[in-house]
Amino acid sequence: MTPLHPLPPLRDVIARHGLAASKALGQNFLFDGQLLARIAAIPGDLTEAQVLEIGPGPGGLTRALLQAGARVTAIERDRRCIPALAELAEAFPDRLKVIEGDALQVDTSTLFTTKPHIVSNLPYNVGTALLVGWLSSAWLPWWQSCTLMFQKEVAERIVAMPDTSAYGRLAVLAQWRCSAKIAMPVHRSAFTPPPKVMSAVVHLVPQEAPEGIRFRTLERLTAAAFGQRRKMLRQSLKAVAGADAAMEATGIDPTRRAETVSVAEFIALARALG
Ligand SMILES: C[S@@+](CC[C@H](N)C(=O)[O-])C[C@H]1O[C@@H](n2cnc3c(N)ncnc32)[C@H](O)[C@@H]1O
Repeated sequence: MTPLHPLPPLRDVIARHGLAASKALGQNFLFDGQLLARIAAIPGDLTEAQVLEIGPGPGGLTRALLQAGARVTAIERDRRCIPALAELAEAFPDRLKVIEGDALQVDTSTLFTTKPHIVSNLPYNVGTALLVGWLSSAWLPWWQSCTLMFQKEVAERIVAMPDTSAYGRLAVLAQWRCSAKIAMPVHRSAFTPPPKVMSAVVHLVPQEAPEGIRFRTLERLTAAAFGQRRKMLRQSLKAVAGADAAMEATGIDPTRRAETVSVAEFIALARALG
């Protein structure tokens, strides 16, 4: 979709609205239109799709999403950004709704009439908490997909495979009912100001939940197992009632360590625990 009038360069928007980047709010802005368009393309065709964006800031990714044809609802905590976003809303009439507030406090699940794609260059300080919240909701969830920027180490923890140092609770939580992949590495120099660390965009698509498992059981299991990840399962799962019998029933050797147990095996264990 094309805007009603040509959009000013993002650097001009930032200068005009005095949007000096705030470290406390995790502000590292993206200006490269081609990069932003590539991120907006990750969820697939967004024509008339509803999109939730957290932290639009001066609106770089928001522009790309609107240009891809999406209807965007954006939540921004920094009041200074609201007038800049209002200008963008004027350029795309009835396509952009901005909510001023803390995304951790807003019940985003109630904002949409059809399942939205979540697309966001997340503030690093709240990114994992937001993702865990979205993954912990009733299943199938209220969202269609998540396309999220994380610092590279966190992205690697989300998509990690067993027998790697990155593999842990976050990998199991993300992968037991989502497909998760790194869609794009992003160099630190792409941001203004550049953060100390590299980044990556993760793409998550929900799948049917495996039957017979409660989220809480899996949570308890992975918390115990990875809480003492260097220990053998028979030791780390001592506090989980029924764990010995569950390991025996599923043929999982109790001398193994949590980091060797695949997502499918955690699912089997949780199912055996009932
Ligand atoms: C990494 S910047 C991304 C800005 C813009 N989307 C871009 O790609 O250039 C993160 C944005 O999230 C906002 N933010 C930080 N904490 C937030 C929160 N709890 N709720 C909503 N927005 C938040 C910041 O003000 C900032 O605009």
